[in-house]
Amino acid sequence: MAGVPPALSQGAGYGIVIGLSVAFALVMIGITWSLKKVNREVQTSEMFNTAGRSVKAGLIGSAVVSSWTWAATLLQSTTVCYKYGVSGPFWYASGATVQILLFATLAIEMKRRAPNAHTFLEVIRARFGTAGHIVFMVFGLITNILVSLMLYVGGSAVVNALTGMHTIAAIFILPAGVIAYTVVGGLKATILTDWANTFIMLVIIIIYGFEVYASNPLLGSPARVYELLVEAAARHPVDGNAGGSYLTMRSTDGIIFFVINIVGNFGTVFLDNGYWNKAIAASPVDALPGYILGGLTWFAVPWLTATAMGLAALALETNAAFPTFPDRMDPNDVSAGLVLPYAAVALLGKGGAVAALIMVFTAVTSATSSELVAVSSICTYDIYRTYFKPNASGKSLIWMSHVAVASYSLFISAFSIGLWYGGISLGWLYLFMGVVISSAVLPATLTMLWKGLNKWAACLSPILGTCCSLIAWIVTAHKESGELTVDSLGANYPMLAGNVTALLSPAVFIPIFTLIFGMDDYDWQSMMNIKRGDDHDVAEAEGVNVEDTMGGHEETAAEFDEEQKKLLHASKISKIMTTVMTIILLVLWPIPMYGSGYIFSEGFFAGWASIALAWILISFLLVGVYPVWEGRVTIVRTIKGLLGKGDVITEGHEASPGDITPTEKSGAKGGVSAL
Ligand SMILES: NC(N)=O
Repeated sequence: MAGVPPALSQGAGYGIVIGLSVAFALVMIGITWSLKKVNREVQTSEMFNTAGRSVKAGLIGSAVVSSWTWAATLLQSTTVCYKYGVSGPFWYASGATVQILLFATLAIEMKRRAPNAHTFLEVIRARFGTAGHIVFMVFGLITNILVSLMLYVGGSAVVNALTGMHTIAAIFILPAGVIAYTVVGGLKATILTDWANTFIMLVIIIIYGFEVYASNPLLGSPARVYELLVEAAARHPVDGNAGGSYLTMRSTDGIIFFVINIVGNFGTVFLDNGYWNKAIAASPVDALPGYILGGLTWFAVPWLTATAMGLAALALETNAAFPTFPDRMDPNDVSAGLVLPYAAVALLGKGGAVAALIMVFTAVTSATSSELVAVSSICTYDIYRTYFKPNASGKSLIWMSHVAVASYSLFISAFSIGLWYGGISLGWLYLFMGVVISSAVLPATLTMLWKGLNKWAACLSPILGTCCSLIAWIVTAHKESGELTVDSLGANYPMLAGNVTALLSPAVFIPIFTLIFGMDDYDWQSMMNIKRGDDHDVAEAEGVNVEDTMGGHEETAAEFDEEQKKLLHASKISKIMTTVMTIILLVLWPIPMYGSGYIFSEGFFAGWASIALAWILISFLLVGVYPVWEGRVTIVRTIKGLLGKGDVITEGHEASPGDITPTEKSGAKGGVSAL
């Protein structure tokens, strides 16, 4: 970053970041208040942490897209495009989409087997007791911490590069508004802002895509981008790529990144309580379509962003408009995630910088909000209620959730400052995450899917796996470069060794522990026995019956049986559908292109870019526009109620048809929001 002047002034930076934070916080607090006033949504502990278990597919889809779109999704994908060419964005996108798709299966199993759970850790405890609970809680919290650090570190680096705002100031200011609306609105506010963030972010990505491939005077067509990429490869051919070209899927470093990416992302989906939270928040029939929608639409986010902005940076580096002209980018700036903002400045000047700032802001805030609620529900239910106050009232559970949100954010800000001083960048953290956490993926998955998993295998294989992965990572770094530094530990081969060992070592430990201690024969009953929170005090204080609050309704036996039937059906569909999609994205589409070493022709490249553009437009319709249509009845009713033209919902009021999620009787009784 040394010597590169920021595109915007510090004043503009503070104005945009603080202005957006205040605007988001006020709007979300206002929406929470309106839903409470018009729809009688009482903020019980169940509502704060599960959104009443009634959210529909479109909104779950946009929540998945939004919380899975980290700063890294936009910045690191663009980095790997800049380094490895067209393969980088594809490997990033496919290597992080399949986990969301496969997670749909786990989400259904969780809803089927533990319908009243608030967190995945509660489920682990129900099956394996305190030891398992503590082991997976540590892995879960490390996952949340790593993801949050990437958000704060990546986001603040971009704000600093574009505006000159001090990185430490950015680390504290970026999450401030999120804390406010998350504390007030809980998981539902998170899911609603997820939609708003997704909408804004997709619009900006679409603008960038069309600038690069259709309208910008410096590029403006696939043919021009292609020509400049051929020239770039002639100036600096890519080591390990077919013909040294940026226009091929055959890339040695690209495929190493692909493997690291797959492993790390299994950890960050399967162990992040945030994704289990959304599964819990979904109404039973909406979890599967919500996750499939989220996964498939998200694919276009890193793919198109990086295919446009990473390639634009390579094409424009020799143009005086590029911020580092006449030099290439400094490798530290590349690792910090600055390729995208620099490309945005080259393409659109100050306007590009503002758009990049807003886009990164939306990615950071929505994913941060999801992390805050995830950690807050662990602190509230898994630590406070489990080990300190088993009979905690709804009011004290909410108080604990608020304390957890604020203190966790302060902790992450302090930790991010330490990383900034230590020279640890977003790119480094991204490659590293799987080394630490991914050994818990297989045991966590089998907890939901295999009754034979015994307590020893579940509790010890993650710990032993992480010991092995750390050793593999450190030993490989030392062997490769003869020293242990941030750079040597951050290189591709040590990260590859650490990640692969983490994911696969439990496949050795679990059979060993099964041989030693025998197969378990779990009956799934203890998961089913998990209870909802007691919100009588909060409901009474608001003058409503707890049965009429969202998530407060006790299911009848008939309702339960009906729901189980639907979930079993969804479970079968999910297993087949997600496996097929995974094979397409990881094998059938990319591997023949890798194996053949094909270098894209100009026509093929134009087709590739067009498919990416079409995909993002479809994503916009599905997760940007469709959730509004899906929630139209509630939106209209809320607006009418606020204008004094409609009914304020009262107890016993029957909601209109289509207003409620199909299996939530509480919705019909209480006339609750279907958003
Ligand atoms: N969420 C990711 N891996 O971008």
